[in-house]
Amino acid sequence: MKIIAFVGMPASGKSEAAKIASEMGIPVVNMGDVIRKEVLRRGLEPNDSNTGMVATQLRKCEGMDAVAIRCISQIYETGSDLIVVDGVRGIAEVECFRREFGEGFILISIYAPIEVRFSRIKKRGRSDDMDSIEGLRRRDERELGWGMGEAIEASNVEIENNFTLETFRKDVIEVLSNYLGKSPQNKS
Ligand SMILES: Nc1ncnc2c1ncn2[C@@H]1O[C@H](COP(=O)(O)OP(=O)(O)OP(=O)(O)O)[C@@H](O)[C@H]1O
Repeated sequence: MKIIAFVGMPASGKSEAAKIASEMGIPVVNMGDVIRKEVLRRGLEPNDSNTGMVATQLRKCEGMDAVAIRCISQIYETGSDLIVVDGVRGIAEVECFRREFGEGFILISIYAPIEVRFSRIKKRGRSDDMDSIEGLRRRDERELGWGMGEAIEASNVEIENNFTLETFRKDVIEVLSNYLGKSPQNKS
């Protein structure tokens, strides 16, 4: 079993990478969805402050790997030999997945500078997006406080997303194909 996870700062391109994986036929488990689901279950609006608050609470009550632990059952439920996990936020989550899947866990970091990420956010218009570069900087700091920097450092591969979407798509397909090729086929 191979688990490929994407890690990176907000709006670095993790969802795009996951979308490309999905188009390649690889099932995707989204860690952000786990938090958004919990926000909705609590009857809250899924905005930036509520997702941040719920994510912080989950980690405080259940540990820094609370979201990763909730993802593991979803990963097994896919019944697939190769799965993509979108949204690893911290080193505790990386350690959790490495404990569970050992060498089968592959971490890919996606990098784009803050100015590039902010200009993409302005175009994206998601309900939990911030509307100033200071807001993005605060969010970056919140993510870094959860051990995101260490998670990025622990990655096996880095993909730069500082160019066009077509270039990024080509790079993601190249890296994923590499692991698809190495993935044991028809494993029972
Ligand atoms: N190379 C690119 N060129 C142009 N737009 C891009 C590129 N990569 C990503 N985008 C766009 O930038 C926005 C942010 O990317 P995406 O949502 O994939 O980031 P993310 O890392 O998943 O963000 P978050 O951590 O906030 O969930 C999206 O609207 C996406 O379509």
